[in-house]
Amino acid sequence: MTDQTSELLYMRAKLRLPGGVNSPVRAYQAVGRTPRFIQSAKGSHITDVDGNEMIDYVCSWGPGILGHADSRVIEKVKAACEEGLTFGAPTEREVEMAELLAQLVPSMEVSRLVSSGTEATMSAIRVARGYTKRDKIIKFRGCYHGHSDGLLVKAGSAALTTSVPDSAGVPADFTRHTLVAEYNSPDSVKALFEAYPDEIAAIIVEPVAANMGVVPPADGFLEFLREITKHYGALFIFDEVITGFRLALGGAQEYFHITPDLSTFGKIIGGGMPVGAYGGREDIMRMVSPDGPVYQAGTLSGNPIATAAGLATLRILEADTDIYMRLQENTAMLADAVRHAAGNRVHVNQIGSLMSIFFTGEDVTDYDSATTADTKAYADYFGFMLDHGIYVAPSQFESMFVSDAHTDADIQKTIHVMQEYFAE
Ligand SMILES: Cc1ncc(COP(=O)(O)O)c(C=O)c1O
Ligand SMILES: N[C@H](C=O)CCC(=O)O
Repeated sequence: MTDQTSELLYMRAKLRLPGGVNSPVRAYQAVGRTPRFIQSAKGSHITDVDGNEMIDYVCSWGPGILGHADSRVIEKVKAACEEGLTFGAPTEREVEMAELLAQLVPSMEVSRLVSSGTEATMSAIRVARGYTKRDKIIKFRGCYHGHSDGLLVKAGSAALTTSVPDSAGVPADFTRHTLVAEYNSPDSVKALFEAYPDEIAAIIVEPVAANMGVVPPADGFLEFLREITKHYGALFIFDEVITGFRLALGGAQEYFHITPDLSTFGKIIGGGMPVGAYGGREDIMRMVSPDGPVYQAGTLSGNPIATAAGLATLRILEADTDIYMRLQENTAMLADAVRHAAGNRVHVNQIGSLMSIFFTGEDVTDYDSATTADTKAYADYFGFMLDHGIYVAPSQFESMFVSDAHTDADIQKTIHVMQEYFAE
């Protein structure tokens, strides 16, 4: 396997792009390898510019639940392109998307489409503040909600491996109202509400944390958050940018039977195109301009090509009643195989089609235990997998994503390579 063309491109890229990339995690800094520049992808396989074909478990960080370039989605995108790329005016597909979201995720009574997960979470927070007339929010250490100033505090994802959980360039005043609690620790949340009983507008949470590696919620944790927000008159925001349409058709809220006040979506709802959405209870969402005083706008919001890809994807998921069972079974097979092969050298967290192999002997239930993982050991594992044609996340603190395009043969090959690695 050569990566000569990737290396040359990386050298060129570094001259004109920070770190040679347009999103930090792609630079492979956490695993000390040259990033693969991608030529194409189809189904479960991704091919780099040197012609290396790999089984892909990054799936563009989540959107690719059907695998790459699903022909049913591509067909709709092609037809939409013929009609025009953007109009800056409303289209029927935006209405269909909002209707479908409300049908599949009943808490999404009214929604607004945006162009990224970052915009969705930033806007949901603004609405929560406008509605409650309070300024403070609670987020959890190690959870990532995109890169808006107020949420880039103790953040996960690449902010964890590049040592910038609190980014430079964000004035302290901008994050003054962001309170940080510990994921899976009700006490840490209780203490903040006791300190600021009338000042907290909302809690925002990844219902399954997936940006410090995958950390599922402890029994009763999400229920506790639902109760305490109600008690103190704060809103509860589910950031479903990763979990939405991945854990279940109705997202994490269906999976865990919790009804948040507001939710944010991205990734899968764009079917591979740039989309985000935020929405929730009608009385709250009517605060959004032009119905109400909370301003939020976007030139490309609800883009006709992105909504075509998103609608096609959601309709396929809606029609395929067994898909979430298949995803769970295949991912559990991978998780069990690793547990068996690696024993207590690793801790594997898996829920639905999300999975992380933590290189630690500890149970991983929160930020502190996640960060006991040996990132050098992960880098070694990553390199072995890459060299054997398996493309996993180039960071210990990202999820592995399984798609419906992964075949039995893909899963068996992956298990075989994992077993080989852990046998060494
Ligand atoms: C849970 C979560 N929220 C928000 C975001 C931000 O989404 P985007 O990268 O599309 O801005 C991400 C991923 O980046 C995410 O994983
Ligand atoms: N963890 C991030 C999103 O979920 C990874 C994507 C990125 O930041 O490029």
